[in-house]
Amino acid sequence: MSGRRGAARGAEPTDPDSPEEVSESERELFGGQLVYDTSWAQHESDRYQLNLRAMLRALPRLVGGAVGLAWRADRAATTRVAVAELLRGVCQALGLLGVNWLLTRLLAGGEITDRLRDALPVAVLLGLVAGLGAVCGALSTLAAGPLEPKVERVARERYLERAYQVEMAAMEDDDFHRLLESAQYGASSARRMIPHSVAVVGSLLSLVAAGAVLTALHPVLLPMLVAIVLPRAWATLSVSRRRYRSFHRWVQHSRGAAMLSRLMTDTDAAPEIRVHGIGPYILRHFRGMSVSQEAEQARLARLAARTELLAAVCTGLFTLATYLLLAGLLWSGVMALAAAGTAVLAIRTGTGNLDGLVRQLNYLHEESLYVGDLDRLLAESEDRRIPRGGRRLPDPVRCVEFDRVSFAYPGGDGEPVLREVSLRLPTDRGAVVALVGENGSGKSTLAKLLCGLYLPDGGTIRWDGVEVTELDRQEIFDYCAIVHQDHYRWPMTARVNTTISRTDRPVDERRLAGAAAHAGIERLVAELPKGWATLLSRTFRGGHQLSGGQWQRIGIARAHYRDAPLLVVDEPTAALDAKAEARVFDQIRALADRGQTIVLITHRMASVRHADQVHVLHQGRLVESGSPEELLADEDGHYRALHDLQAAQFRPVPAPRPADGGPTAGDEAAAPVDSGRQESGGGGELTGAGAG
Ligand SMILES: Nc1ncnc2c1ncn2[C@@H]1O[C@H](COP(=O)(O)OP(=O)(O)OP(=O)(O)O)[C@@H](O)[C@H]1O
Repeated sequence: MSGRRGAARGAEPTDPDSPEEVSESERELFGGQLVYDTSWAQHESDRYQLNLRAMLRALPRLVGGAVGLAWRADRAATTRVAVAELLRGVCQALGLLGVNWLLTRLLAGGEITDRLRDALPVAVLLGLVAGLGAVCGALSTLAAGPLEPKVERVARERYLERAYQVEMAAMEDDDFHRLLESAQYGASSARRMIPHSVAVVGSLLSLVAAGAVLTALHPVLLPMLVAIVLPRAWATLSVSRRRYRSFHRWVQHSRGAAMLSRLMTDTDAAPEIRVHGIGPYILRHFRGMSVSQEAEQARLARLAARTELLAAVCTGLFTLATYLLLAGLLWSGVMALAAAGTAVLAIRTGTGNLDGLVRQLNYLHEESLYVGDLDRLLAESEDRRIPRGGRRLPDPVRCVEFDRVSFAYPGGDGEPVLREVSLRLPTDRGAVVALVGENGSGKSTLAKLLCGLYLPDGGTIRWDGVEVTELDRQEIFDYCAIVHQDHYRWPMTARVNTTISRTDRPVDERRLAGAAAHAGIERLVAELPKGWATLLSRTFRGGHQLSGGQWQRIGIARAHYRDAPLLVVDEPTAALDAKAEARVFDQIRALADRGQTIVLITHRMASVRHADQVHVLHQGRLVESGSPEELLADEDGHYRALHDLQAAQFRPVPAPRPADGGPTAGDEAAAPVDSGRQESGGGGELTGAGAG
């Protein structure tokens, strides 16, 4: 239940030994048992089937996989590790054989001085071999040390590359996303596979040496060696299997507890925690959930102690039987004393190696499951990659046409979000094209399809007559810039936050200054503690926190810095004050007048008045298109209805009539509902337009 992979791992409770009850805190806070869907984790069943035979069968594949990864990361280091380990194994075998030879000499008949003289060169040779083995071990460690992080980096780079190269549709697909989550552990597992593989190979070589020596001494000794180790191997696997099941059974519970502890230190939650006195409540439940986990740990410890005790008894009995057998062989004269001494040494070495081998194999197997997830992701993402290459974008692009475009989000309920939408977006002359409609009507989705983030499920999108699927998607991305209400707040400097929209070339200071002027952030930047170099994140020391509106201006500057022919502005002013809002819309108009195409998504009907063309979406369908004046003229239209609704908010609020029926204050002066709108100048005009 360690947090090693806690974030994404989980499973249905499957351990028959494990108690099923849901903790009180889990029920109260999360509405029941926290369970993670593991349909994606195909290795779960593998893991539960884990047994010694299956593991040994998988050995070549596991070690081969690790060697393959290491080879890709650094061939020279991999070769060095392999050679050093091989030599170390040979040294161990020679060492055992040498001991046998030495003992035979020492225990042979004749003068002790003669025997010692005979044995001396062998002893020296043995020392040299042992020294060489130690040097090989050190060389292997030396080469494996830097190799491990390289393997992790190479694996993680492949993972990250795939993460940003796949279609948005893949990112939204639940199954793919879970695979993405699970595969993130593959890189660190790949790193850990290296020392485990080295240890497995080392143990195997030593084991072969010990086995060969034992078989040479007496054939019955080899099965005895295996019998000594088997109970311990069984115990290791049982304990590990139980731990693994418990980990999956409890992982969501652990995540829940970890989330509670994070909440207590969360800056956003801090005011409510204090004012509403939530601290003791969360702490109580954190304790409740932790206590349940402690009980589970105690249960596992009890079971492990029982299993290990049983295994120790069996091992003890088999060891006793082996030594009795050796004594019998000695007593009957079948085996010489020297050979018996070597056998004892070989048995001790062999049991140690076999024990280590089982443990390392167990680790290796577990890590390989996570590396398997990474392999599966790499294979799967190949089919879901944004295609590279394709036809070049026409130059200039005269228009983008949507022809009966339908679209449903892959992770959604299957209901189309856009239904047979047909519209034409001129891009050869500057224009402001507004998309309006109620919440959820599909405006942002349409804009995302326009930018090539998604492909339509039905119908076609054509850029100057060429279907989007035939075009080089990277060129479409290059053609677009987006200002979004919730644009990403990179935890980096103000400079990076503005220039990150054009990372394909070095920062252009003049362009940066222009973007700052456009978004009106020059003063803001000048007042930041380190100007453009100020870190905009409180996560790190010296970081600075901006307000929502200030962030929004940074987003506007970012889009301006990108300087793309097509600019999508999705609710750009939601967090801006009235003055800044009016400025943004003026600038949008100015950009269009200079030749840029602006797709404006907004609920502020006052700002739509300056658009050249308006498309009204309703429940995923395009219901009206035309100039603002044309649409306003249709008294039964959606646009007119939306417009009138907002206009009504700016009508004077009648003051309560005095009891004597005299004149009200409202008769003289209307009280505006939203003084901000009045300041922006939009309110009064909107009312007028609505009335007209
Ligand atoms: N990533 C997504 N996955 C699944 N469904 C989505 C996703 N994004 C949006 N939707 C759904 O698609 C529909 C249209 O959403 P969209 O964001 O395009 O609407 P909108 O007109 O821009 O709304 P708003 O004015 O509230 O921003 C909504 O029902 C929404 O729940």
